Amino acid sequence: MPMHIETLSLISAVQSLVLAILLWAGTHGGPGAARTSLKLRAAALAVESAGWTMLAAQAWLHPAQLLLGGNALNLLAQGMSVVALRMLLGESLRWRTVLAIGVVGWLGVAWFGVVDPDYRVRVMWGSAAIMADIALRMQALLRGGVRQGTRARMALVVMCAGAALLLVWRNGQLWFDLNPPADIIQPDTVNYLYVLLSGMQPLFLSIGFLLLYNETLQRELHLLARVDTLTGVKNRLALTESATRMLSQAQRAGRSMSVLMIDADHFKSINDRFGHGGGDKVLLALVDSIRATLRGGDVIGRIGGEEFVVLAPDTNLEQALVLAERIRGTVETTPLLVDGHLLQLTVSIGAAAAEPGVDEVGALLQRADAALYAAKHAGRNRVMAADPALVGRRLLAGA
Ligand SMILES: Nc1nc2c(ncn2[C@@H]2O[C@H](COP(=O)(O)OP(=O)(O)OP(=O)(O)O)[C@@H](O)[C@H]2O)c(=O)[nH]1
Repeated sequence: MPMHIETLSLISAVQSLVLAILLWAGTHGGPGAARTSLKLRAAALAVESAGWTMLAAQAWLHPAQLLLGGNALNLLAQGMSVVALRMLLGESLRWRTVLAIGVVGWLGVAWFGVVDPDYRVRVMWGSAAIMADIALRMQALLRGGVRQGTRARMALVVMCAGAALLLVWRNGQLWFDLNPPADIIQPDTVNYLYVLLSGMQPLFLSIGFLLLYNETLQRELHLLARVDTLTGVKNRLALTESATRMLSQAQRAGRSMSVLMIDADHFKSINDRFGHGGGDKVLLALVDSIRATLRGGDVIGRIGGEEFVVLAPDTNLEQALVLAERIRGTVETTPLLVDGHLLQLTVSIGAAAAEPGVDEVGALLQRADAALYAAKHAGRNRVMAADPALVGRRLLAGA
């Protein structure tokens, strides 16, 4: 099949440049690190495009210029792509490793290209540097194990493996073919195929990168939709999901679980006195106090203005009442400093335990809410239980 290295290179140069522009244009919105990674990937494509342009313009360049400049651009683009991918995956960037790979790779290529020319060793040296970059990508992609990999991650793993195989194939051809090409610009089937296939890589890798970017945005969105923006704890949606999961686990295992509904007392007067900003600070301090009393598996969420819920797995009503009392006591004895004024906050808490095989989340939360209402009605700063046998039992009321 008749082909020209220059034509193939020119197509790759244009393709990489167009991809770079498209990716750059797509960097609006999205969380900071993901957006930066996309910009870096776009910049890497622009550098890669410049490398292909040099190969396409070989007729106008001195061979040493092509060799040193082309390889510098290629290694730089590879390194930038590695950092961009690792950034998107939230892995350590390994800037120094990537830089070292690029410098050592380029020095070797320069040595075996200009000082002591040996084409096969030069190609092997450059390929080893690119292999090291591929290994850094693979390591980031496979972090957490194959089973936890998303589809986009797996697609990129396959593409990286393909790129590695292409390098192995090219080096194999150079070392074991009886009549290997003596340079990349020489018209030869190995060169044609290598330039053709490696010219397609930016397209495939960019598609994989965009799929991963999309997955990252979706994950961020999923998390954002489940976090209370003021306090950082779970919001109502996330709390309901956690409660549903926890309850079904408890029912499967025949274990108990409890819910505490916690409401700050007279919060309106705090807002009236310190303004909404001061009230917000009090809510943050309240979350800290509640958190400080919880165990590892307990979950806290905010379901309303000054209303919080704690989900306690493996906890029966008696234990839930002890936990609730601990929270009430901690809040009461932790003075808060708001705008230079010391403030004593109290909370009322309603506790309910799941009845194995009977309860569903809505009913459980309703019972805890009714107990909270009873605690408010009884004078605030106290804990009340929802269980009929225990309703009215007041534990160590601090009021
Ligand atoms: N600072 C702040 N205030 C909020 C927020 N959400 C709701 N609030 C306020 O919380 C107050 C709740 O008032 P109420 O429902 O009357 O309850 P309370 O004053 O705590 O009285 P009791 O619950 O009966 O003890 C209102 O003033 C709301 O404006 C918020 O995100 N930040």
